[in-house]
Amino acid sequence: MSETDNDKPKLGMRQPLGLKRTVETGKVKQSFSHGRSNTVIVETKRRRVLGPQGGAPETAAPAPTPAPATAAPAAAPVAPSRPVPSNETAQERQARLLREAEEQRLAMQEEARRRADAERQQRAEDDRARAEERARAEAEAAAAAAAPAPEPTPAPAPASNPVAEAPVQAEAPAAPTISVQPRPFRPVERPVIPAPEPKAEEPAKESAVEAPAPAPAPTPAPAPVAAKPAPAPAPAPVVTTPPILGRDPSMPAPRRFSPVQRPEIPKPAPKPAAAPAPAATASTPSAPSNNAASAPSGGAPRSMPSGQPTPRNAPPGRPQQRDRKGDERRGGKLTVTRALNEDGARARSLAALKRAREKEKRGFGGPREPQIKQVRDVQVPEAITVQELANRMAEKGADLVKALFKMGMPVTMTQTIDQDTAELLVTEFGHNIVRVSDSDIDLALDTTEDAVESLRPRPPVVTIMGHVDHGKTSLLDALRGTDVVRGEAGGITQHIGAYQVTLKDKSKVTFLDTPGHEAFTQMRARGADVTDIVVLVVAADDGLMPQTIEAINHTKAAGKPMIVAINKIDKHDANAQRVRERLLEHDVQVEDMGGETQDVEVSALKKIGLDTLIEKIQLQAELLELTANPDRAAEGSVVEAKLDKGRGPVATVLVTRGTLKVGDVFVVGAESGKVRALVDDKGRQVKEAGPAMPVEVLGLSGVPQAGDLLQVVENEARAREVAEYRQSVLLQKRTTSAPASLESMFSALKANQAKEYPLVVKADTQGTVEAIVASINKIASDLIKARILHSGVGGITESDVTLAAASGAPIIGFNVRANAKAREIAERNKVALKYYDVIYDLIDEIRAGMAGELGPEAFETVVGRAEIREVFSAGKIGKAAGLLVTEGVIRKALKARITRNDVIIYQGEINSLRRFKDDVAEVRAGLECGVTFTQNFTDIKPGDYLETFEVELRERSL
Ligand SMILES: Nc1nc2c(ncn2[C@@H]2O[C@H](COP(=O)(O)OP(=O)(O)OP(=O)(O)O)[C@@H](O)[C@H]2O)c(=O)[nH]1
Repeated sequence: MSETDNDKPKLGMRQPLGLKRTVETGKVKQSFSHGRSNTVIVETKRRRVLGPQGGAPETAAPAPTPAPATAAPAAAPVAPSRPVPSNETAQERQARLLREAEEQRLAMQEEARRRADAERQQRAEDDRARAEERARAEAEAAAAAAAPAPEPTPAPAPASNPVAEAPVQAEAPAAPTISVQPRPFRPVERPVIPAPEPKAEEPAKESAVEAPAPAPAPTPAPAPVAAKPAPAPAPAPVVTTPPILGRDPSMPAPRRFSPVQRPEIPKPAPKPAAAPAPAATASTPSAPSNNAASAPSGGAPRSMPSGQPTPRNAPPGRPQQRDRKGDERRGGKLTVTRALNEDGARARSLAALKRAREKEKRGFGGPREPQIKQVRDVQVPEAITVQELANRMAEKGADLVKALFKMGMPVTMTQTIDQDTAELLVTEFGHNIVRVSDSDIDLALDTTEDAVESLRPRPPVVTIMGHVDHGKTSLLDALRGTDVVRGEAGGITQHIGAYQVTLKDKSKVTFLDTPGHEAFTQMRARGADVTDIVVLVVAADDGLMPQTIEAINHTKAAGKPMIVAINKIDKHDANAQRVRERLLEHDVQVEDMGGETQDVEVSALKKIGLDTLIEKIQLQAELLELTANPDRAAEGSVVEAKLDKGRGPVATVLVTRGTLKVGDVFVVGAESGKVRALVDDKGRQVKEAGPAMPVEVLGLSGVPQAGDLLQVVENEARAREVAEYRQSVLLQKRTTSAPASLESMFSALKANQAKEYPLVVKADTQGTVEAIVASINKIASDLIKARILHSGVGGITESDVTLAAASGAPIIGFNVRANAKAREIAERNKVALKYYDVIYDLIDEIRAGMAGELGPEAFETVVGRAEIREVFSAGKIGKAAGLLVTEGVIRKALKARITRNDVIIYQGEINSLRRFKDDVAEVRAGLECGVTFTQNFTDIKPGDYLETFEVELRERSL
C-alpha cells in the first residue's frame, strides 16, 4: 500500500498513529506558448526522519527506474524532491511548487535544446568521418593501383566507424548537470526498487538510446555521467544541484536555477545535399528523433552569446524568450520597418508618412499663423436654422448658440430663427447680411435692354379687336387670303388666333385675332398687351358697341397705337361718318376729324380698302421702329394653350425677343419643358422661331395659362426648380383665403349664406376655360352662386365625373367630349354631361339652371291699409281692434300684418272682420270695421297700422 493510500481518510477507521503526512500536494498551473495552459497536481514527498538513529531516510527519493528501451527521456533519473520545511505556509508552498514547475519546464527546454545540439554535432562528425573515410579509401585505392602486387587490406577498424564514436560525442553536451528530468510531472511516487546490478550492456544500451547515433552496435562505450544510475540503496538521488555553502548538507536546500552552461554552438554547417546514412535513419528510435525535430533549427544564429549563463534569479519570462526568439527569427530578414528605421524603434507607416507630407504641402503642418478674419456676405432666407447660419458664416455653431444665449434666447443648433434674429447674429460676428426670400428662386423678368447693334428689324404684331360679329375674322381672312370664318362654330371667334401674313413686298405682319364676345375680356386685354398696333374693327352699319368701347379702353390702357377699320361699308345702311363721330365720345379722334388716329373704310366681304389698311399698318410700324435681338435666349408670351389629344400640352407662343429653337429648355408660367417641336400658323414644323413669330410649342410638362411668359433657361434642373416654386405659390394662393378685415368677413358670411351651384368645366383651350369661368362667376347673385369644382383644358375624364358625382354637379364640356369610361361612370352616377360649342348657349343655360335651382320668386302686393283707432278686450280670443280703412280694401281671406312705426309687430291672418256686428268679407277705404286675429295677439295699440297683402309666385330669372 502506498503512502498516498494511507493519507486518505478512511470511514470508520482510526487515523494512523503519530506520523505526519509526508506527501504535500498542490496544483500548478502551467502556461505554454500560444496561450495554452495546463493544471497539474504536484506531489512532493518529504523525507521522513525516524528517531535519532534515522541517519538514513526511510524512503529515498525516487530512485531512477530503469528506463524502458523506447522511452529515452525517461531514462534520466527523476529529480529528487527537496525536503520541505515543516513550518511552510500554504502560500509558500504554492510559490515553491510554482517555482519548481517552472524550473522543470526550463530544464526540459534546455534538455531538448542540448539534445538537438548534440545531434547536430553528431551529424557533422559523421559527415566529417565519412569524408575522411572516402578520402582514405581513395588514397588506398590509388596506392593499390600504384603497387605492383597488392597486399590484402585488412578490414577497416571498428574504431573508425563513426557509429562507434557516437556515444563519445554524446558526452559533450552532457557536461552541464541538470537537476530535473525532462519528463514534466510525476504525480505518482515510484516504489523503491532495489537497483539491479548494472549489467555491462545496460549503460551501452542507454547511451545508444540517448545518443542520436542510430547505430545499434553493442560496442561498449563510456556511459554518460548523468545517465549513470545510482546503486541502490543510495538514499539520495543522483545529486545534481551543488550544495549551497553555509547550509547543512543534510538539510534539503531550496531549489534554485542551476547555472546552465550554454554549449558552444557550431556555426551552422551547410547541410550536405545527400541525406543522412540510410542505416542511421532506419535504426533511429522514434523518441530522440522527435526531440531532435522539435529542437530549434540551427540555421539562424543566436543573438545570445554562447556560454553566457542565465541570470540566476531572473524571473522565468516567457515573453522575453519569445521576443528574443522572434528577433532571432527576423534577424536575417529585411523588413520595411527595419529598412526605414535601423535602430529598431517603431517606425511610422508609409501611409502615415504620406499623410504627413500632404499635410505639410497643404500648409497645415507648421505652426498656424494668426488668420485674418474674413468678412462674408451671408445670404439669409426668411427662416434659417442656427446650424445652417453658422455654416454660411463659417463660424462655430456653439458660438452662435452662446451669442444667442447672451441675447436672452436659449436656442439649440437645430432650432429655426427668423431673419431679424439672424441679422443680429451676422452683424455680431462681423459679417454682412444679404436678405433673400424664397421668391429669389424665381426667374427675374429680364428687363435689360439689348445692345443697339444686336437689334434687327422685326415684323409688327397687329391685334384685331372689336365687337362681336363686326367682321374681325372676315377681315383677317381677307388679308391672309384664307377662310377661317367658315370653320368657326356659330361663326364666332372663341379663342385667340395668331397668324403671320407675308405681304406683296415680302414684308411680314403678325396678326392676332381676338374674340369679340364679352366673355373674352381677358383675351382682349392680353391681345392689347402683346401687340404693337391695334386694328379696331367697327361695323359701319352697327356703330360703336360695348365690346368696341371695351377694346378702345384696353388699347388705351396698353398705350398702343390704334387704326380704326370701318367695316361693312358695302352695306346700304353703312354710315362711316357716324362711327367717326361716335368715336369722339370715347376720346378717339380719327384723321378726318382732325386727330392722329388713322382710319380706313373697308369691306372684308367685298375686299375693299385692304391695301390701304396694309399701308397704314406698315406706316405705323415704321413709325414705331420695331426691332429685336434675335441672337439671344428666347422670351415669348403665351397667347393660347390647350391640351391636344395626340400632342399633349400645346402653347401658342408669340416670341418677343431672341430665337426659340427646338431643344431649348424653358419655363412657362408654372410649367417647364424642352422644345420638342415648333409648328407655325400653317401647320408646318420649323426649327426655330424668331422675334414676332407666332408658333405652337410642343414639349411642355402641363398646360400653361394664356398670357404666361416663356423664358429659356440654362438647364432642365433650373427649369424644374422654378416651375416647382411657382406651383407651390399657386397652391398656397388656392389654399389660403382668410378674410382680411371685418368687412370682408361679413361679406364672406353673406356669400356663404347664398346657395351654391356646383359645376365642372372642361374646354378645348385655356383661354376658353378662362372666359367660361369668368362668365359663370358673373351670373352669381346674393341667393345663389356658381361654385366651379374644377376647370381645365381637355376632354372629360373619369376623374372629372367622379368629382362631379360627389357633389351632384353637372359637367360642362365646351368643344370637348367625355371618353367612354367617363360616359359609363356618368350614366351610373346620374351625372349630367352638357356639351356646348357656342359660349352664348352655355351661359344662358347655366343661368336658367341656377335660377331653377332657387325655385319661383314671391312677389308681394299690398291690397289695403287701415289705422287702428281703438282696442277692445275680446274675451277668450284676446283683443279686438277698431279700424278706419285708409287705403284699398281690407279682406278677411288675405294675409295681414300690423306695423308700429313701420316695424312689423305681427304677421298672420284675420280671424274675423265685422262691420256693425255683421261679419263681412271686405271693408273698403273710408269705412270703419272691427277685426280679431287668428293668433291670440294682445299687443295692439291705437296708432298701429294694419296691412292686408297678396303673394304672387313668379318664375325666377338671374
Ligand atoms: N356685308 C358684309 N358682311 C360682312 C363683312 N365682314 C363680315 N361680314 C359678315 O359679318 C358676319 C360676322 O363676321 P365675323 O368675321 O365672324 O365677325 P367677327 O367679328 O369675327 O365675330 P366674332 O369672331 O364672333 O367676334 C359674317 O356673317 C360675315 O359674313 C363685310 O365687309 N360686309
